[in-house]
Amino acid sequence: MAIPAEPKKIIIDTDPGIDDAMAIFVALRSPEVEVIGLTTIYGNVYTTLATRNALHLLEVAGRTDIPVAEGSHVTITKGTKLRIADFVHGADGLGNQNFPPPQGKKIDKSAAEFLVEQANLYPGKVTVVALGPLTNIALALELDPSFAKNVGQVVLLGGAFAVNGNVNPAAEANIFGDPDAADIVFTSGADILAVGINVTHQVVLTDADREKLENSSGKFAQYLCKILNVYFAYHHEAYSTKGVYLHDPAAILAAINPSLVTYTEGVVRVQITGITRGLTVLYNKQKRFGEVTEWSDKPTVKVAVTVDAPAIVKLVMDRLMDS
Ligand SMILES: O=c1[nH]cnc2c1ncn2[C@@H]1O[C@H](CO)[C@@H](O)[C@H]1O
Repeated sequence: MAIPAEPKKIIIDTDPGIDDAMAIFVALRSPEVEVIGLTTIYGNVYTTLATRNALHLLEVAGRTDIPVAEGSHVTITKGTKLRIADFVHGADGLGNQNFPPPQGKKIDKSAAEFLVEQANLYPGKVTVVALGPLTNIALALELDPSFAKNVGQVVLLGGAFAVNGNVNPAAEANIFGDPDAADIVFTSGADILAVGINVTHQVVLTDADREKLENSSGKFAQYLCKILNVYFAYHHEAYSTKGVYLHDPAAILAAINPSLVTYTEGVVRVQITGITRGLTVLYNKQKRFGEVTEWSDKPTVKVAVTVDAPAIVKLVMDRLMDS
């Protein structure tokens, strides 16, 4: 991968989370990007714990220079009944390891304020990689409608395009977490690349890969092997794969090197009620409908359709082992 003269600035909106931890570490070992901040959100854990884990992970990485801005504790419609995936990541979000509390503190700004500030500071230059429900991104758009054009790109891990979801047959977890926010983001006009589980379910870290990580002396590889047990156990039980899905690392690498995925373009709307709440429906523009639909006159987004899974797994492994 050719390294650009000026690394791409990225902000990771995250709910750490075991695969989030992996993605953050991969980003910190990627010379193509400069991580200028982490913003936190509920999803794999509640927001307060996401902030604690984000600060902790930066301390593990020796990168306490990176600011952490705390995000929303409720959905965009002020919903407090959140669906938290602690059964995937452990009660602490990091494989039930009881890590000591971090020394560092979150900054005074909210996630949405930080996102708007940075997008205004570097117009068109900041990539936001959203690894959890999209509440903070929707709040940034509410706070400053010009955020849609000032942000460089939003690469989001979310959606199940033409495949079953992972919360239920209709919905993927991040979109299900705040479908109203997701619909705001998808129709905002920002440059969006959605990486859904139709793509990330092809990116599998096997038991053998994990053994290789274990046998390496990489600092991040060693740390992750400690926390990966819970994530592997969940996958062994819930799916019949011999390994774990690398959702968040795939999304981060799609942001780092867009040539690792191919995408199609169209209009995405999100179902916000009923039994298909959280369903993402892409209109591929192949038919010109005679009638006005809920997809008419909405901006298009990019939706990943294929992925170079072996290249992603190799990059994840190499960067974690070389740390
Ligand atoms: O079965 C699941 N239920 C809920 N969340 C999950 C599940 N599997 C993975 N994730 C989490 O949700 C995002 C991908 O949808 C990933 O961040 C992953 O950690």
